[in-house]
Amino acid sequence: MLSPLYITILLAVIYPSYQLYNSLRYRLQARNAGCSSPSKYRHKDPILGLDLFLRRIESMKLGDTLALDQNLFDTYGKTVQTNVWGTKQYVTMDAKNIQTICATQVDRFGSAPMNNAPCKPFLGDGIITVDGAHWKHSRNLINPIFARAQIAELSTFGSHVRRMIGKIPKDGSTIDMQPLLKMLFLDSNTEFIFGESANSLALETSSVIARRLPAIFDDALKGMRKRFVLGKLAFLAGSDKEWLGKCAEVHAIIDGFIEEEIRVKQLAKRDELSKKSKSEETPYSYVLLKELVRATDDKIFIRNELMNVFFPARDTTAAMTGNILFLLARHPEVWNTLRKEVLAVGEQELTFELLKSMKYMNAVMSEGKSFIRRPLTDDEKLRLYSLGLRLLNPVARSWKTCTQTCILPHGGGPNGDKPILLQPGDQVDMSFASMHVDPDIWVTDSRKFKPERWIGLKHSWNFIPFFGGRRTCPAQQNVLTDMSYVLTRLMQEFKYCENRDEYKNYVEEFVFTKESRNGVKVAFL
Ligand code: HEM
Repeated sequence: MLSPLYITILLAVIYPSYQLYNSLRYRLQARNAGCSSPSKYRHKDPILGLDLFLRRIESMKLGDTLALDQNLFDTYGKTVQTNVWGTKQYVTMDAKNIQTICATQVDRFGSAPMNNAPCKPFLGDGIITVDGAHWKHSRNLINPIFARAQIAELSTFGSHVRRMIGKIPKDGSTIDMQPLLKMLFLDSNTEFIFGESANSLALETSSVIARRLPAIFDDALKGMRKRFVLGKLAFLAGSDKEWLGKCAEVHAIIDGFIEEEIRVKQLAKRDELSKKSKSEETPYSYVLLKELVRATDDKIFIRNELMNVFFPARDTTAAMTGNILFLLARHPEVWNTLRKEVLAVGEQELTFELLKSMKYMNAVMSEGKSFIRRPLTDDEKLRLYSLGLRLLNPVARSWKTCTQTCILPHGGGPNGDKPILLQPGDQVDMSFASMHVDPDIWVTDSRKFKPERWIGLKHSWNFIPFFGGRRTCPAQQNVLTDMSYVLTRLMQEFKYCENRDEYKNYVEEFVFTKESRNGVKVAFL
């Protein structure tokens, strides 16, 4: 039997030799491919990179994760090599590198290596946690449902918005819009995804199960987040038993919805349909659950997809709409300009087509494609949306893992202008938040509201709040339509939106998405 001392000595020799061998082999391959290494983060803990991990946790506590990224990029350049739990991770804000990962070399990167292990017990194998053929199958099923839903569902969404507006004080007293917006989007998303609204804005308790779901879901989500953040040290998150119990509770509720929908489908087949399913009772014409049950009888597959859509839907749109209101309340001149255009619509019904046809609203929604080369008119300041998505996007970054040897075009060598060789297993951490305030792209005052900055700027890959390439958010159009609907209705109803928050600056709160730690305290007059 080997003594502990002997094992320690052996490890002390083997580990550095193994590292040295890998490093020499990598350097040789990189040189042969004409690549250079990027700047390396100077870790105090070169084995697990614990020091940088602790800095990241600290920046989250302070509510300013961008500051840490900025510090990294200012010190090391736009792409920096770091160590995350013993794995090489390239943190980048370089638009060309991001484009390579999302589009040109997309087949060489995957989401599953990082997402699947920590998320599978809760989310299962679905669109977010898988790659390859399985992902393609999920995406092909889901894409058309989102496309149809965005056109069909505004009148139903309108009834949720009406309820929300009914809860806003009309006497100018202060209200925190963040929780109200969360209720709004919870109600509409649960209706679209499960066919049963949580009805959190309604007085009546119409669905106990749907009402319970968000709270248990959030509990289980916390466990998943801990495991995701801890990576290889996920065992530190504590007993899996309690977490798995919560996951099972969520699954049981969703399985109930699925069973009911399948039963109705079978009855319909036998022409014995006496009762409508819950999803058919909702006014939504396209319910994700119903469409999935139509496509397959595989209950686990259906549950996984529902979980994988409810997870990104949970709070993102509410956080984003809240962030835009946060800015509007601090920029009354922009509120006024935006309202002028909204009022010009008159009494017309707010259809998808109308919202799309509104000149400035349309300019806002096609953001990322259009490109203005003349001074902006006042109305073009409506591009505030892009400010919201640029500065306060709830999804600030994305991680992927390299699955096949690949070359990133920038970031290597002392000037950062040489390509970098990536090997299978290397991770990339793309900071959109930093790219979206990069002074090289947005010029001076890149963190300030300054619509004139759009003059002469080409920003296709410089501005990707919904990601880019084939894994772009499938809900992008739905989200933009819903947000413009909510803002239009608020502007039709109220003349002013006044900031009532003693804190002027935005402090982030990160769960999986970024929202305002101090809420969105305003008064509508
Ligand atoms: C303002 C709101 C939203 C923003 C900014 C946003 C942004 C994003 C981003 C950046 C990604 C790529 C993530 C990655 O690969 O790392 C993504 C993916 C995704 N989003 Fe959204 N999202 C929003 C709302 C929603 C909503 C409401 C839903 C569902 C109803 C949704 C469903 C999805 C799904 C299913 C994916 C995975 C796509 C795939 O991997 O193929 N998102 N979103």
